[in-house]
Amino acid sequence: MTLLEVSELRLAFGGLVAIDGLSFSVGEAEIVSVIGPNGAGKTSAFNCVTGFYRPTGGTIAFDGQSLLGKRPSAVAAAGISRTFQNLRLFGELSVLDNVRAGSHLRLKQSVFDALLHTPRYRRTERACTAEANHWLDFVGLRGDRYSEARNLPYGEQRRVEIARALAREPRLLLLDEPAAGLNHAEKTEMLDLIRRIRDLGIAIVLIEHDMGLVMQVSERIVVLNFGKEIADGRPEEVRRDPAVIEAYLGSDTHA
Ligand SMILES: Nc1ncnc2c1ncn2[C@@H]1O[C@H](COP(=O)(O)OP(=O)(O)OP(=O)(O)O)[C@@H](O)[C@H]1O
Repeated sequence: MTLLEVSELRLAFGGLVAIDGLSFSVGEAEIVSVIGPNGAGKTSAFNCVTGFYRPTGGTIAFDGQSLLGKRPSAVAAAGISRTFQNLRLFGELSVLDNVRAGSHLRLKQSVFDALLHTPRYRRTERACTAEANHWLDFVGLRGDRYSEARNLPYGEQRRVEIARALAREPRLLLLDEPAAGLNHAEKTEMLDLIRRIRDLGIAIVLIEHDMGLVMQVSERIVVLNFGKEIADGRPEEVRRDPAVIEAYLGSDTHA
């Protein structure tokens, strides 16, 4: 079943057309990568899906419902979580609290509960902590989860960001360059983590420049170049596509 359906998406910033007719779909528990040279429009596409940018044309539907005009919080509540190319953790909060923030957004509490520390408030707090610990175990965090997030090594911070996104219990996870800045061993672990997330039944859209990882993990690859979609297919098809080879050889990004 199709979970995300992006059709004829268009986004212009004044005269600059960042996305020019992008169409792709993502099925349940499917891993789809969006690749393309720098500035091709990949992050802009994520920003359109998640309500950070308002597209100038096209449609975006999630589970049959239009996402157009929805705010980022409403998109997240509908079941789409994301991570960011530049990490967006709360550096001064503990690692655990960063992930607890993900569950908190889902488990609603009233101000009344919080002020009076009602039994419901305490139950919810305990549930958030248990969930956060579960997701930190799941992503394989090795560092101290009580220390400030900013003290963790970079690769560990990436895992925390993914744990926080998972704590929102999404049906679709958008990962923006999860392997950027990781060493070889960390990239191998990231590959394994992405597959384990998919095995939970969560669909994944991946923006990634590491072609080794993309080719190994993706079921389908969508290729953008200057905002235009130039290919959509299985990894072995995309790898041999002359338009894709040209786009990469013609840029300074090495495929
Ligand atoms: N807020 C904005 N205002 C103006 N132009 C923007 C904005 N966001 C993105 N752009 C432009 O849109 C185009 C696509 O950018 P985008 O960041 O989506 O590319 P990308 O494929 O994600 O690139 P990279 O791989 O470098 O992250 C670029 O020309 C960029 O400068």
